[in-house]
Amino acid sequence: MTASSPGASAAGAAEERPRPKIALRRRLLALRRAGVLPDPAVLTERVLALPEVARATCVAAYVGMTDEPDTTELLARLRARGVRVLLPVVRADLDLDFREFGGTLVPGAMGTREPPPSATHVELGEAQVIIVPALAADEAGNRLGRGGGSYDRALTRTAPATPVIALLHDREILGDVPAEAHDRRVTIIVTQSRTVRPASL
Ligand SMILES: Nc1nc2c(c(=O)[nH]1)N(C=O)[C@@H](CNc1ccc(C(=O)N[C@@H](CCC(=O)O)C(=O)O)cc1)CN2
Ligand SMILES: Nc1ncnc2c1ncn2[C@@H]1O[C@H](COP(=O)(O)OP(=O)(O)OP(=O)(O)O)[C@@H](O)[C@H]1O
Repeated sequence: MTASSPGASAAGAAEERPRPKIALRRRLLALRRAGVLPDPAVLTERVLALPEVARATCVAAYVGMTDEPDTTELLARLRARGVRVLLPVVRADLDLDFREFGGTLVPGAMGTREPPPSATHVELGEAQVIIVPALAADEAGNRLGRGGGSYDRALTRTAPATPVIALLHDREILGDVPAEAHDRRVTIIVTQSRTVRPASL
């Protein structure tokens, strides 16, 4: 069903239009569905070891879906440290609300899991670190999400200096991710083998 051309060049990657993102997303998702994901235990230790995370008392994160790294252990370890963990809920306008994770999750929209409506609503601006879902990122920190633009919208309500972390497979750090004006860059990329700080590259 999907025409694949794994040997194809990255032609068009420099174009600043959404279209190349769509093809890139399709290839990346196909690879995730076919292959292994990063080891969540290794990612968890790497994230917990980051000084930004060690200092934080409130962290926004997400519950990994089947084609994303499993964040269950990371969320539990943060909570065990006494950190407030905020998780996203998609709003009707595709923006995100955040609710405090109290240990209970319910099915959300589009295959996600989220805290129940009874959970405390917290502004994303309260989070000192934001762990965002991503399909890929490049060495400048340009991030590719699933395409709803939800995180791009929500991140506009945070201080520009707030660290934004993406959890990726090594092969998902690309030479170039098509960037648009609304895209907020990630400041830290954690993979199974390394921690990359795009701003310092
Ligand atoms: N784990 C996780 N939570 C998240 C996001 C995310 O990317 N990952 N989001 C980031 O904004 C928001 C949800 N946005 C989403 C956007 C698209 C799809 C999606 O396309 N999912 C499936 C279809 C599953 C279904 O319809 O049941 C797919 O990839 O094919 C999922 C979530 C908030 N929570
Ligand atoms: N701040 C914003 N306000 C309104 N629309 C926005 C905003 N940011 C992005 N969008 C829109 O969202 C759509 C998807 O954007 P994009 O392809 O960058 O998503 P993404 O970063 O991959 O996804 P996500 O942020 O959900 O992980 C685009 O049509 C874009 O115009």
